[in-house]
Amino acid sequence: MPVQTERASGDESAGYSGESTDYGKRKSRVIVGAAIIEDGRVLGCARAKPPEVAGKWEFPGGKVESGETEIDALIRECMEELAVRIEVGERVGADVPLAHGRAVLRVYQARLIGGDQPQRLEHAELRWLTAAELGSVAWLPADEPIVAALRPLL
Ligand SMILES: Nc1nc2c([nH]c(=O)n2[C@H]2C[C@H](O)[C@@H](COP(=O)(O)OP(=O)(O)OP(=O)(O)O)O2)c(=O)[nH]1
Repeated sequence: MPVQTERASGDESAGYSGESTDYGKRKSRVIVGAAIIEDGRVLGCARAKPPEVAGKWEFPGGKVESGETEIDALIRECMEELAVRIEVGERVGADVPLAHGRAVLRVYQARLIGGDQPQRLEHAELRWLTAAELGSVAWLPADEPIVAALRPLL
């Protein structure tokens, strides 16, 4: 019941393990994001859904699924969302707690490989942002400290 209730509320980051629906045993999940950097710019992505966060900017990524490494998840999500292959590098900033501590946002640097260019398959908008432009879009709240840590890397 709690799973249904929270999902119905639109709290997508609630983050259940998928291995257990036992409310008392839920674990904190990791949501990975890719800060894809090219020529001193990072790829920002505006969410298309759900309505509560549509138009807010994020890094491509999503939940790490059962049996997947974080790098596997980043590669899978970037292919699903942008149709690009990436190479994953160092972490950017520290974990940012989401949704009452049941999930954290963890962002890694990444770069495009194989000449792939991002396609807007799931987002409302994609934009390459310079350090000076990072503040020109409305990031999801959890992304703010990541964006601050990213600025000197661009
Ligand atoms: N991908 C991503 N999600 C973020 C960021 N910042 C942030 O608060 N989130 C939140 C929004 C969502 O509640 C959650 C990730 O949801 P998602 O919809 O991208 O993940 P997913 O693809 O695995 O989800 P699903 O639709 O398959 O259930 O994390 C970010 O920079 N990137």
